[in-house]
Amino acid sequence: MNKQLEIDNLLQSKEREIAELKNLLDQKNEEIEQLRKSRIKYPSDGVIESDALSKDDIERYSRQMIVPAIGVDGQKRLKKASVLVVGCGGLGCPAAQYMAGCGIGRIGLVDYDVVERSNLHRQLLHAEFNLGVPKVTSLAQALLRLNSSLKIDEYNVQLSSANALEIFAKYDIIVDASDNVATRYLVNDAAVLSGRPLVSGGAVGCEGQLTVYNYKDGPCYRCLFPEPPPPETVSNCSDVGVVGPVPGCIGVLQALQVIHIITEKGEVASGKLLLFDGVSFTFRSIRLRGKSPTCKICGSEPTITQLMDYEQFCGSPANDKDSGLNILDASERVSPVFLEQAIAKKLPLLLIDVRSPVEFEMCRLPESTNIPLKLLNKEETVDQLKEMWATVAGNQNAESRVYLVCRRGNDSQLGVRRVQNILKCQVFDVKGGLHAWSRDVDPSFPIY
Ligand SMILES: Nc1ncnc2c1ncn2[C@@H]1O[C@H](COP(=O)(O)OP(=O)(O)OP(=O)(O)O)[C@@H](O)[C@H]1O
Ligand SMILES: [Zn+2]
Repeated sequence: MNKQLEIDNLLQSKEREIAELKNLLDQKNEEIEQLRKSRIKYPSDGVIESDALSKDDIERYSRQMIVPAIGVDGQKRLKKASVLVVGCGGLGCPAAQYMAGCGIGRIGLVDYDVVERSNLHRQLLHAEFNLGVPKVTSLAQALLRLNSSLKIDEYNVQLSSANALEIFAKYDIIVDASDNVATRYLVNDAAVLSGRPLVSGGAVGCEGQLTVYNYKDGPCYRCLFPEPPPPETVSNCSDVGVVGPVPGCIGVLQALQVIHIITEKGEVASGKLLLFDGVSFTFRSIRLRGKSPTCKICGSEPTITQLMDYEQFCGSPANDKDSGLNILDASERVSPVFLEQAIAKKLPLLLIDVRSPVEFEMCRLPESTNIPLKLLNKEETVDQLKEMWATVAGNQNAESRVYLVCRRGNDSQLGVRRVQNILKCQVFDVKGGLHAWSRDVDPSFPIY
């Protein structure tokens, strides 16, 4: 009997525990939903009431309405239109600025990032006082300063397979102003599945390009690039750099393509690729292959009918910040603070900075020597490395170490394996690279 009572009591207490946990779960789900909503500001609930032009509209848009390529009908169409901009950076800022200027009624902005100082040379609608502020907020404020009659929706989220179709459904046209391959495939597939034309731009270094996908019978991104490129062949702004006016120019042209799609008066760059070379100062337009009948998403027998895991498909992350590389054992990695102490104690060490020479020239740790990752395997570098190591380890000091550093701690990990093979000694990666050094050791060291 006592045993039965014990079991009943235990059962009751477990049931109470389960009920409490269920409550907690509901509470947490509610919090998550609130958080999600607070990151999405959608003021216009999808409706632009009327396309009638007000006195303000006529005064504001008179100069462009006079042009036959727009006209009064075109202006009314712009007012009724809605466009989503994915990415509020080098392309997204100028594209959104000119779309707001010309009176596109509703503009949605997607970006998960905050404004950084290294953005300001080209993302000109973000200001110094916006540093650390979500890009969507900063850009929305700038657009409303220019044109307060517009509806601007803010999505301070990463565009992903979980949210893309829901967001795309609210807009007529999509502008791809993102900077990574995984997002490009995601945006393409979501545009095809939701039947939206996609105005796609890109800019790296001094070169820019622009085309329109999924417009009428034109090709989509997958028709032209069925398979993603190998991740190591892809260059991006944060590694290769970019000259501000180049994305500025492409972003503005993206806005003009949006206008043409809406007004149906100007030429739409579907099946054509516009190439701009800012060094030779030339524009070229090349004809692209047409829509592919065997395209997996827009062909006659599509096999892709829903969004997928794009990071896995492309083998690279949906941002260009961090490759998330973690290929070394914990015992092969040291913190910047550890390195600082080793330097302060004057322990024998060889500190190799594996960034490019121009980055090394911009800023460096005084104790470091530059051997770019690309050169580490070259024969002449092997000898140079051995010589340098001999001067450090010549006295056979058991404390001698090699440390590798780069900007964020990805390339340095790749370098560790190579140097281990060459020198057969203790080689370490400085975790998080010079960014972490600036954060944890010396805030005066530039972050770029
Ligand atoms: N999946 C995504 N969801 C939301 N925003 C994205 C996604 N992928 C890229 N972006 C945004 O697209 C923008 C692209 O801007 P840009 O090419 O100028 O690069 P950046 O990341 O601002 O600068 P840098 O590469 O120099 O650090 C960035 O603001 C980035 O946060
Ligand atoms: Zn296709």
